[in-house]
Amino acid sequence: MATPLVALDSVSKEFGKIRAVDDVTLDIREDEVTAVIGPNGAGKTTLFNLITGRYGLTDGRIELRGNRIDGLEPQEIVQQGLARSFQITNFFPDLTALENIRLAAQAQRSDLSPSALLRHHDNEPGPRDAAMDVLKRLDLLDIAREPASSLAHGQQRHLEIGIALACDPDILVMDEPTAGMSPDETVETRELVEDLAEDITIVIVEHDMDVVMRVADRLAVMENGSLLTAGPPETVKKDERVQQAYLGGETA
Ligand SMILES: Nc1ncnc2c1ncn2[C@@H]1O[C@H](COP(=O)(O)OP(=O)(O)OP(=O)(O)O)[C@@H](O)[C@H]1O
Repeated sequence: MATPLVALDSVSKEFGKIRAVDDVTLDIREDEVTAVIGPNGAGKTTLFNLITGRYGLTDGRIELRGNRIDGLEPQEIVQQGLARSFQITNFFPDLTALENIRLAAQAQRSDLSPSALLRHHDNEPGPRDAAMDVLKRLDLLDIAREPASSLAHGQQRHLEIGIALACDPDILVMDEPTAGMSPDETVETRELVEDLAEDITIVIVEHDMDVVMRVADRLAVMENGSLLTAGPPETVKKDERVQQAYLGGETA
């Protein structure tokens, strides 16, 4: 079988006495959408934070294209090609949508000093063109010059996805991209994920089961920190343990 893009091998994370992630072994395959699901407190967000480098592992290892990434700083992991978009707002509210994405694109360039990053480079074509391409893909071109703080919630969440895309990632890891969205915004976000999945490997932590079932090629089901099962949605849906643990109950 082909080498997975990301391989989690016996990954665990303890917070004091709580084992939030317990011995999870999971392959993320290239060009697929893998959705991590499970009841509240199952360990999904902790797993997201382990993959993206926010938390160090208690045990195990994580590899990206065969190279170990656990122990790296989050920004170093981004530079290896794994970008993340958060549940929380993660942009500069006073800067425009274009400036936010341009800064992220510029930050990818190791030849720019921090002070150069903070200067305005509106005439510098590379990052500006890259940022405009991202805004176009997100259908946000018409608000390119609006301050991020003035955008609707759904647009702000898409802007965050844009900031992650500006890093030109091979893999995008998203934590609840539809959280707090209206039904219309949820549909737009689902369509955006489907569009992005055409050329980016995606890992999505998501509560909305309608979104999950439509976008995912594979489901990874967590319960009490452990991986209950992983596989194609149709197979996982029929798994009795999954029905008991999650799908039979409230869809959180
Ligand atoms: N920083 C932390 N310190 C201590 N305990 C934590 C921390 N983060 C998570 N936990 C605990 O780890 C367990 C897993 O939490 P986590 O947030 O990963 O679950 P989740 O599946 O993402 O839940 P939800 O669907 O509610 O977001 C919970 O018992 C939680 O209280």
